[in-house]
Amino acid sequence: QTGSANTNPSDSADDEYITSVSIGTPAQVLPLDFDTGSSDLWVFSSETPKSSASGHVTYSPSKSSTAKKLSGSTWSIEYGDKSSSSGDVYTDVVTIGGFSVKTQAVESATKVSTQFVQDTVISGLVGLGFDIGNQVSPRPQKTWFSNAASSLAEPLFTADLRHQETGSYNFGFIDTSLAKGTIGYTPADGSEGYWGFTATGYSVGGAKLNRNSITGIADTGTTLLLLPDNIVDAYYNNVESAQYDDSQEGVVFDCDEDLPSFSFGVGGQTITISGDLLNLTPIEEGSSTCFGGLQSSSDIGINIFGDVALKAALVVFDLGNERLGWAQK
Ligand SMILES: NCc1ccc(-c2ccco2)nc1
Repeated sequence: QTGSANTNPSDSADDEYITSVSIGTPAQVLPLDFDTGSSDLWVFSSETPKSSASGHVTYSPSKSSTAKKLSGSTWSIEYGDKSSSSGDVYTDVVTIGGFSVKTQAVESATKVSTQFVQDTVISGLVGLGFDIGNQVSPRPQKTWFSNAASSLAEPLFTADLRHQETGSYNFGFIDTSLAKGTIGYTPADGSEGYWGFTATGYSVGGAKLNRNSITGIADTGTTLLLLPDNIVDAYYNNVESAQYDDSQEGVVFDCDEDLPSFSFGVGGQTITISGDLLNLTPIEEGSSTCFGGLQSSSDIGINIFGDVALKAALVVFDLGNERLGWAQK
């Protein structure tokens, strides 16, 4: 068995990617953010305060004949961007891309932080990280993918995120036609709940790859490519108008400046992110100053290969072999 779901950028800056997920009987379809950087499936629901839920599609367990309360279970989560949510837990049927998990833990939000309240295009997250990262107490629950893995043709999924285009999450199979290059594999470390890996080096503007290894995570739920200061500086030293903008909390530059590409080595392959993909968006509607897709990871303590990097590749999240595959797109 397999599954295949389309995913779409939420806005003109590719801030996040929205995938439709069907929950309950009859189906309640919610727009969710698939996040390989976390391990909880949570949703805005009939239990979310009305003022917070305004504008969001919500899940109502009371309207699903297959919903069951997981009595005594609660959850609470805080993300790297300081957003947070918490609540209680139901089990219900959850279908993604045509593949159904009958008894999936669906974490219902009774509290959501302002960032989520304001982001009305998503109704929650689908964690695609490792089960060890699940935040349900007293008994942690499995992710949708973990529940599905043993029934899928292969225990893996792929992410094909695109700039201002429809992409896909495929479960149980690899559509190699989505990639231009060969898929290079490297070991994945799931011990922290993330899809951790080590890139073998980097280069700016098509120069030869240096051999500085970079340990980080492949995170579909983070917009940016977040790397150490020395790499960020090496890149923006090639961007004449680049400067750090305190109010934006990041490097900005003239929108009309041509940006160099950025490459990193992984699994024996070189993944090159085009300059265009590294110019994320004007800092404000109509501004001629743009915000960089590559920013510093130095104050978060972990390197994150977020959507800016993932957009350049077909990425294979191979649970069965505990490895990550990367192919140039
Ligand atoms: N990396 C996980 C994640 C995903 C989305 C969000 C978010 C906050 C407000 C809107 O969206 N926060 C964290």
